[in-house]
Amino acid sequence: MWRKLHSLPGLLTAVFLIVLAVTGTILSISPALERSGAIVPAVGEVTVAQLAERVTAHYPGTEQIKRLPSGGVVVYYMNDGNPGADRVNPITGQGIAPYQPSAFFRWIKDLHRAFLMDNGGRLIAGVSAFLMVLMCISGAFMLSRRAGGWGALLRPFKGAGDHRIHSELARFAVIGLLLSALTGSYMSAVRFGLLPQVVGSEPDFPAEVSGGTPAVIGSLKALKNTDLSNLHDLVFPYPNDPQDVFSLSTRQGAGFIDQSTGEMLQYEATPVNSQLYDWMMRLHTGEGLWWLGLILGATALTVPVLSISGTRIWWKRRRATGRVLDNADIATADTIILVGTENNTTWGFARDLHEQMAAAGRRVLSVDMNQLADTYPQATTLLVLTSTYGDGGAPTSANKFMEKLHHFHAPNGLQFAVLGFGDKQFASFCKFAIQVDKGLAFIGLERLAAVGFVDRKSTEQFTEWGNRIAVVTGVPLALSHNPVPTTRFELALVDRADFGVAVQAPTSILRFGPASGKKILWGLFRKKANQLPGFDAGDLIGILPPGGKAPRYYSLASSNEDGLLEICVRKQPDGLCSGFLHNLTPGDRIQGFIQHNPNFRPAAGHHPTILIGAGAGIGPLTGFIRKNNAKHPMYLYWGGRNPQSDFLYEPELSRYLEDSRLSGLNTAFSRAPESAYVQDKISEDASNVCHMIETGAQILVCGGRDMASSVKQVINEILLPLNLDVDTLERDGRYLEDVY
Ligand SMILES: Cc1cc2nc3c(=O)[nH]c(=O)nc-3n(C[C@H](O)[C@H](O)[C@H](O)COP(=O)(O)O)c2cc1C
Repeated sequence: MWRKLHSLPGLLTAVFLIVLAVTGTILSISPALERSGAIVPAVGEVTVAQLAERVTAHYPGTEQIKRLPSGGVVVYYMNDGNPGADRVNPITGQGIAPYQPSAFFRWIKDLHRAFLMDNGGRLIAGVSAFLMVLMCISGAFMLSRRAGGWGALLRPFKGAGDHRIHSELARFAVIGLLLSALTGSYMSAVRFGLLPQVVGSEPDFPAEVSGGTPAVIGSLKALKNTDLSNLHDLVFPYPNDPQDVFSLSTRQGAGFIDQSTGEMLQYEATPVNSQLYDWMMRLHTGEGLWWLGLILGATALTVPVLSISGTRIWWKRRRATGRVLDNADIATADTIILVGTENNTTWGFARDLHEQMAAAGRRVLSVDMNQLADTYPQATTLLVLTSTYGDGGAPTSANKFMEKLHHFHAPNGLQFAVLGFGDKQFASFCKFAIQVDKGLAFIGLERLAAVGFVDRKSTEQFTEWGNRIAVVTGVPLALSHNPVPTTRFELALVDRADFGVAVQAPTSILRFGPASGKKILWGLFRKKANQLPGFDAGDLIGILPPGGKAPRYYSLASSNEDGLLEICVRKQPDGLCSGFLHNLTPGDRIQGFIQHNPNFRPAAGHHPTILIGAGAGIGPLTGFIRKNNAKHPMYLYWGGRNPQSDFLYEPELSRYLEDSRLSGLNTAFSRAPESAYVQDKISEDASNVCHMIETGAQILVCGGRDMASSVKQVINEILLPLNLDVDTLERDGRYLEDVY
């Protein structure tokens, strides 16, 4: 529901909102500009009587004195029959400069209020503001869901690309946007009569005036009792007309003043709804609250980016949904595929499964998990494919599933298998899939296979799970869904450095440059072949080996700014892709695509960074050190086999130690006389590691799964005296893993 309430208004009003936001930002500068040029006495420093006396001394033909919302004072006067308006110094009454409201800001204001139209434009602006209120509220609920609860809203967000940009900006801007949208909606509602109209507080002209000789203006009692900070304006009586009066308007009300006695003759207090309107106006425009205006202006600047990233997210979701067209109906289906998804990518995998099951003669019904029926009378197989979202929670299309399961009547003999889609960087990896697996077993269904897991949409793991299901169901499955982008770029090997052959761990550092000559990136914008796409150390390159169906991912050790794409690859026994890469010679070409991995990066700031890795895992860690031009404290713990054979990046690391990009290097070699693993070195250095963590260090681990789990164990032991653990660091974004 929140998503619909968010995306529909967003799509409908995107263009209008962008215009409102950009013009709003420009207008927000005006109060601050006005304020910067204004002389504003402190509250209680100058009365209106003093001001009027000083101003009339310099402007004998004064007709009106006005206090602007910025606090500046303007006098309107006649001089030799010519009207004029000047800004004045309220302390001396002297003129500062002629007053000329900006035509540019007036035009922008018209664009902001009514898109340069009349009532029709005002209506569009009002409706857009109201829809913005809905989007802010629904967006806040979605943000809390994404973070894993309201309490976690300030924690670092995971995820990448448009999602990340949209969430981070929204978190920063939501309160400001809500305030602007609410106040804007209120003013529109008043204008169109949906809320009580603001009635003017003009009192009636006094029936009786003393008509005596005008007193000195500075002695008039009612003016002496009014502080300048409350003044709106003071209109002077016609010269030489003793029956005329001063007309005074202040924040609190309006009245007429006898020019002879100085008495307030008629007074009308400002009605409450007018005061409310005044406040709403100030909150919306920042007039009189210039600092608020600037904050609101800055938050409004996020709207164009939010609109564009939001539209892209919506478009990607739509494209990813796809439709399974040949669904069997509930009454006859023998195979049910239930899909739990937040961003629809799991549907791509489900479609592959559906099509192969159907091709094998099964009557397949695939639906979202929330559409679980009360029963499926003919069903024998139930396959659940679900992602996990938030902090181990259910994705949107499955958030009612557990409740629905209570009312589910399973037909006799129904067997099930669950496949979880998740990301190992989250502490609760595939937690929801595990809950679903337990829930289905709890209501008495028989497990076809143990719950399976797919990390970061790995085609390989999907294929493996399919093979297991094929064995137990007897349906020939060759699942190969590959959510790989169709746009790839071509690279040519520039040079390579080979290590580790003598210790049975052949590992190569491969450096690629753009393959020159032809256009190779057929994206939204075509790029020339001699450009590398944008990437950073820690991102991944997906490479499709010849004859392979699924891409293999390698962590990048360089950024495009280095002019080369560098990876560190260990040759796996029978590894299709690693074998292919190890056989490359300079000039050979490969095709790849970048998968950004912005969660695996050293945090900005001065806290120490502890880099831990083994074998080829050193690649992205070296990339981080190479980029540490600010020379923040960075420590590397790394394990290899033998210093003579596979000490990867040795000369580079020595250089980084010398120029302080690297603060400390601790190596362990398992096939050397003093055999040790990286976790042993961390253990030996426990007091340093402990101290660094105490002072806010962040830990990044890259390498094989076994190494990562041993490292985790050791760090947990080190953390015991601090009453901390790796899970807590992980939640705070201070323990990151890139493991394979
Ligand atoms: C904001 C966010 C939160 C996530 N939370 C988890 C999580 O707690 N556990 C997990 O294993 N994966 C988590 N993931 C990873 C997704 O489950 C994974 O990318 C999955 O393939 C997405 O599938 P979908 O597009 O069908 O929803 C999260 C992803 C995002 C963007």
